[in-house]
Amino acid sequence: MSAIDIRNLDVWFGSGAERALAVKDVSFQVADGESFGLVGESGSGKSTILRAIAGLVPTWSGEMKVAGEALGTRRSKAFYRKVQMVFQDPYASLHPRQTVDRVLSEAMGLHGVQDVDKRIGRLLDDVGLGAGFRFRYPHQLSGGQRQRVAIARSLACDPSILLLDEPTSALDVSVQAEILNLLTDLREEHKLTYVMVSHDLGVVGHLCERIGVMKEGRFVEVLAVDDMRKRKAKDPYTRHLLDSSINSVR
Ligand SMILES: Nc1ncnc2c1ncn2[C@@H]1O[C@H](COP(=O)(O)OP(=O)(O)OP(=O)(O)O)[C@@H](O)[C@H]1O
Repeated sequence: MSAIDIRNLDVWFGSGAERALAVKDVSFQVADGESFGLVGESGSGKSTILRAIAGLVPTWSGEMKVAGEALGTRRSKAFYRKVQMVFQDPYASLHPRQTVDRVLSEAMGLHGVQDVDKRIGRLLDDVGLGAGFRFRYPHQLSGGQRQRVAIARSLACDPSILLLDEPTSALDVSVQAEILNLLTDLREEHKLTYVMVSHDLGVVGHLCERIGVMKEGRFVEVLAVDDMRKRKAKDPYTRHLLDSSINSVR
């Protein structure tokens, strides 16, 4: 059984004459423990797919299954125990007046997690921050540290799937690799499945096994990252993307 199974997904915004189809007939499956990347130019529909899976866009048709369960228009609490999202901008995603402790304990409280004290300590260690960060406020943290807190929050209820929306693109280049390495380690330690959006082929090459290449709402190709490195793309648009990011794909 796939962790994620998407078939013939259409997602639209607006209605009547204003209706715009942002995702068109997209199908893909992500195996348990796999990391799947969504790449393509700005506006091609990558984030909209993640948001539709997460239940943040109600206007869609097709079939979406998570761990074998078909998704409807609403997401249950049980869904959010299994599936969590990490957003691009760690500056916008943390409440300025909440300490790290509060952010994490609220996330645990929502899902009835036991042993909160011990788990916060463990999570802070897992994301490489440690107990010294527990009572800090966001303004006392760097961008990379904030993204570590956001990742810790996403793991607070022990999910099995993370939806990662450009998790490193708001960060300084020097910090991006640290966060990618952290995500690589966490995937292994927590047995996670990832779906990650990025416009950077170097980033998906680092973290993913396969990628879906998007153009104007459609998948033009699904490709193994090994084939991406060997420049074995079939579709001319994928080849164009690869050629234009020749330095970042190794
Ligand atoms: N809330 C919304 N209302 C109307 N249109 C939207 C909304 N969100 C996205 N769109 C449109 O849907 C299309 C796909 O957007 P989406 O953000 O998924 O692209 P993307 O590939 O993730 O781009 P980027 O890399 O710039 O984030 C775009 O044309 C965008 O303008």
